[in-house]
Amino acid sequence: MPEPVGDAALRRMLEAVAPGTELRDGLERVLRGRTGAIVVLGYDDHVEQMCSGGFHLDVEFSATRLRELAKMDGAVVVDRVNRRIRRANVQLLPDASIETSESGMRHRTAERVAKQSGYPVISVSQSMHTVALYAGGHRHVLENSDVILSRANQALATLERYKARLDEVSATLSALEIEDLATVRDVVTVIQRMEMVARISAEVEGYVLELGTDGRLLSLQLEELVSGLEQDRTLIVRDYLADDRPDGPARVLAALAGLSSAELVDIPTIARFLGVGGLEGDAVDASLTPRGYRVLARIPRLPLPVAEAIVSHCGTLQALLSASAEELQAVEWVGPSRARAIREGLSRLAESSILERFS
Ligand SMILES: Nc1ncnc2c1ncn2[C@@H]1O[C@H](COP(=O)(O)OP(=O)(O)OP(=O)(O)O)[C@@H](O)[C@H]1O
Repeated sequence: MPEPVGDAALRRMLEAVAPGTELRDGLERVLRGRTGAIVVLGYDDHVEQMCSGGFHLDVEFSATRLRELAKMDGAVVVDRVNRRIRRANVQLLPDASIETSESGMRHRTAERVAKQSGYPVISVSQSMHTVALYAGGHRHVLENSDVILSRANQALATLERYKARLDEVSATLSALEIEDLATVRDVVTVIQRMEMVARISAEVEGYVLELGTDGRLLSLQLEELVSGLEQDRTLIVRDYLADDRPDGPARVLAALAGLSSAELVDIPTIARFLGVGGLEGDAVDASLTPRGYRVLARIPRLPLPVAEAIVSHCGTLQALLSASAEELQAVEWVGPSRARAIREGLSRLAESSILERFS
């Protein structure tokens, strides 16, 4: 398994060397030419001090130039911001006391230079025919697109299954909300499922990044599966979080992201994040009443500020469901036609939710 592509520095780097980029093309050429290389992706005084011998140059970066320069011994130094090659054929002399887990000289040097300079460094191994990336304290071995794609497709299939299950529990919760029968367990189940889908989707996103132009189809499939998920996650928290402070959803979502897989399946843990289910969060069958954000989001052409004004006027979904079109007009930005549209929308949702539940 590759390490999860969570760290921002590594993510940026994977993007920079993804298939379809000039840098990746250059590295592929070095591999095909059966030579090796060290490429430092950053140039400043600090890097200059680590260089010995070789020569200075100042030419635009290109895949073919990288290939030519890599034929010589030593490292190539690239100013990545300005896309210029600045040094070639240099001996790098990083601090030998910096720890490295690598064995060969080339890789030991690459890891040390990355740690000491803070710039990403790439090493292409001549004997092992591999490309390793050192960035932000990480080491990542680049793999070819077929290998990544087959792993990504497995993750995508898992994502599809989890998303289908999320849709089911979500629809059940909507129907229960309309009948005022939702419990802590029902709400937390949806939140757990959303978090699981978000985690698998982040994994697939990492593959998309790494695949560059080879990942376009995967990216479309991912987008179709999880579009709207982030908004849905925020809305469900806003519906149920005991205190309705504006930073509440972000706090809860961050706390969820910090849970291990074992902790994530524990209902009371998540109930406590929401401040529901009693002090211990273990009153899992206690009933809960939503504010109505999720339901309002399903009404077409209703901007969020209007939904917020409606929620602060009505207080709960039940009050909203029983409000007449005239009562809704007491809310700022809600005129007669919008009030009618909301009323009709709510009735339609109520009918379809109940029909779905009993069909
Ligand atoms: N400090 C360094 N600075 C620049 N280049 C280096 C340095 N150390 C090694 N190299 C480059 O790596 C090449 C191979 O070195 P060595 O065989 O010791 O490393 P290696 O890790 O076994 O490499 P490979 O995996 O490619 O076989 C050297 O010929 C040189 O071009």
